[in-house]
Parts: sequence; structure tokens; C-alpha cells
Amino acid sequence: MEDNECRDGRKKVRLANTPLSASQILTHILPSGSGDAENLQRILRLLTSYGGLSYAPYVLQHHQDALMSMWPLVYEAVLDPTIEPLVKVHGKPAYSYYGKMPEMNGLMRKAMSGVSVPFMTSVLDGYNGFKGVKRLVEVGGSAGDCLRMILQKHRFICEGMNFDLPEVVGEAPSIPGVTHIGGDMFKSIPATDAIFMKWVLTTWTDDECKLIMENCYKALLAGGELEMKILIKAFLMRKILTSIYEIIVFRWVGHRRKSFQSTNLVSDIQVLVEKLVEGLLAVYHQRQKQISVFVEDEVKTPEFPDEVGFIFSPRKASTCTSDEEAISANEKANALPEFSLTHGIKTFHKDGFHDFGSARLDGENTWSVVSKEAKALVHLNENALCSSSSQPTCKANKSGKDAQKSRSPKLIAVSCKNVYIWKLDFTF
Ligand SMILES: C[S@@+](CC[C@H](N)C(=O)[O-])C[C@H]1O[C@@H](n2cnc3c(N)ncnc32)[C@H](O)[C@@H]1O
Repeated sequence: MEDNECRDGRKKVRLANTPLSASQILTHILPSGSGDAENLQRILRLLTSYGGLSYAPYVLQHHQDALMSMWPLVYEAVLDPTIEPLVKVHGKPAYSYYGKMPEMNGLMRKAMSGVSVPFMTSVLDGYNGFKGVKRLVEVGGSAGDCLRMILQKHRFICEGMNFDLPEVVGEAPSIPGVTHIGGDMFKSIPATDAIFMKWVLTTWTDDECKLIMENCYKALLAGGELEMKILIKAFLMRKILTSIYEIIVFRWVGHRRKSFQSTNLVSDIQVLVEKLVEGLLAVYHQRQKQISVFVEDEVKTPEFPDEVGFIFSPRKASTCTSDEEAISANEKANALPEFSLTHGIKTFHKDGFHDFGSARLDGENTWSVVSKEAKALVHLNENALCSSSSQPTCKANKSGKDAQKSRSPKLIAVSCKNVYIWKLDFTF
């Protein structure tokens, strides 16, 4: 056999410019016939390049000496949780340490680009929750890849701000329409009308997350001309290398300032964060139990805004529109009742819902399946709620404007095999 040939069963295959399967590659590099093609395939899949990006920097980043050296101390986190292992080894928490090491910082940025760009491609494929947003801040946006992709898809967003640590944005590439802003999310976040945050809260403790979210809330208060309702949507996706990731979009929609002013910011935040944490835990635990649907106590009729492509957003989102247009559009779309928040999440088990998540999900191509399942879920919930009680809201839901007003969605999560959509609506 020539050097540029390999064997595929009985056939000889030329190597040049031909896609090769893992077993074909194996016969060429190990002509004795040994080796495991499936494992080779797995490694190749991990290292596949996507337009020049790959998971390789992520793998390298997690195997740097500086990070590996903390593993022998991991057990000490149990004995003494006051100092994390990385601080014990290097005297600083991770991000402060990276900040002093330009090479580590650069690798971190590349690692995030390698995992985030393909990930965001599939998220943006199915998510339309940015309609009406004009100014968008990404908190902890690293090199700005996610923001760039959001702005490329949604031309109506006039201004993008990538907010990250000064050492990180200092080296970030320039991106049309995006301003890189250095700062500390634990201190303050630039005023804006919407915030995108992905894979940031995962790093921090509950108390730290509360602080970050409180700053998000303040940034929206300072920047948002649209108020009344905070819409939080969190998308949790389980991916190959890690457990559960979070993506959150915060934004104001609707406008009714007077009802907002009557609420207490600190306790709202408290409840909001508790709900977020509870919601994340509920979704996580339910996933473990392979149960598909959770609905909070007081849900009457679940509302799925635009992330699954139906209800909401009557406005054409092709250009930067005026605030008035945005407000009136949002008013129509969000004729929601006064502020109400409740504690506690009840898990909702219903025979027949188990079929959710049974649809086959192939890797990245999950959103259309999620969308279908979400629609079916709405339908099932409406039927279940209307038929199971004499709730007056069910009747109201059947007719036009009243139906909109009677909706008081609190929390709903849909789980599929490896994707979770999670959202919370807070109405003021
Ligand atoms: C896991 S990365 C996620 C990057 C990006 N969101 C993505 O999904 O590709 C977390 C980001 O949070 C940033 N970060 C950490 N501490 C921060 C702080 N105090 N203020 C602002 N950003 C911070 C890091 O520099 C890093 O870019």
C-alpha cells in the first residue's frame, strides 16, 4: 500500500483531500490493525475545528500547571471552606491570578471563544428574546464573541457593551458596534435596557450571585426607560464536558412605573434571587429524576414568550425603533397583572407529561425539538388546568384581552433530554 493510501475493509482509499473515517485513519497509522477507532473518533470530535476555533484551548486551559497544582488540595475545601484551593496555592482567586498572567488570560479568552461560538450558534438559532432591545450589555463577556454574534443576528440592537475585567477587555479584539468596558460586576454594571449573561454565575457562591444580580437590577433601573416587569429567562444546557450551564437574559418590558415604585427593591431582589436559585436547583433535581415538567404553585396559564417562537413581540424588529413604539408594543404584549411574587416551587408530576423529552435530540440541533415540546406543554397545561378545576381564570383565558390580563405565569421549566429552558417572569 502506498503512503497516501489506507485500507477500508477490502478497499484501498486515497488519503489526499478525502474525508476519512476514524477507522480509515487508524488503518493508516496502525497498519497492524490494532487501536480503538471509537476512542479515536471521540478525541477527534473534541478537537474538531470550527472556523479556526476548537475545544482545544479549553482543554489546555484546564490542564495548565497552575490549575492542576490545586487538585491535590481539593479535599481541603471540605476541611476548611474559608480559603479555596487555588488561593492556597497561588495566594489569589482565579480571575485575579489570571489578570496578572497575560498568557493565562489570553488562553482563557481563546478557550471561551472555542466553546462559546459553536454553542451560541445553536442558541441563536432558536432564541428570539432580544426583540425590542436597543442597548445590550453582556456581563462577563470575555472577548465579546457572544455579543458580536447577537448583534450580527439582531441588527435592531444599536449599542452593545461588553463588560468584563479591565485586563480581559484590554486585549479583546475590536468589534463593530461593540464597546468594551472594563470594570467589576461586583461593584457596578453599566446602565442599559437589557443584560445578557452566560456562564458567569456558575463560578460564584450564592451570596456572590446575589450581589451580581443586584447590580444587574440596578443597571436596568438606571438605564431602562421601559419598566414594570423584569423578564428573566435562563437557558440551561447540558454539554459534553461540564454539568449545567446558565444563560440569563434580563430585560425590562412593559411600562407602569407607579406600580414599580411601590415595591421594595431589596426584598424584590431577595425573592428574585431565591427564585433563581430554587429554580436552578429544581430543574437540576428534576433532571436527575428524569421528570419533565415543573410548574410553580400559582401558575395559571403558562406563557412562553418569544424564545420558542410564539406569543409576544408584535413589533417588527428590523431597525432601531423609537421608545414610544417599543413601549406601546410591549404594553400590548404584556398586559400583565400587578406585582406578585410567591415563594416556593412545587413540582408538578403529571402522567402523560413523561413523553416530553422522549424526542430524540441530536447534539446541537435541539431547539426546534424544544420549541415543539414547549408548544405541546402549553397546550397540555391549559387543558390540565382548565379541566382540573373550576378556576375562573380558565374561562377568562379563552377570550381575547381578558385572557392576556389573567395570565400570571411564575415559573415554568421544560426539560428535554439534554436541554432545559427555564424562565421566571416578575411583574411589577
Ligand atoms: C466563564 S467566562 C464566560 C465568558 C463568556 N460569558 C462566554 O460565555 O463565553 C466568565 C467571564 O467572567 C469574567 N469575570 C470574572 N470576574 C468578573 C468581574 N468581577 N467583573 C466582570 N467580569 C468578570 C471573566 O473575565 C470571564 O470572561
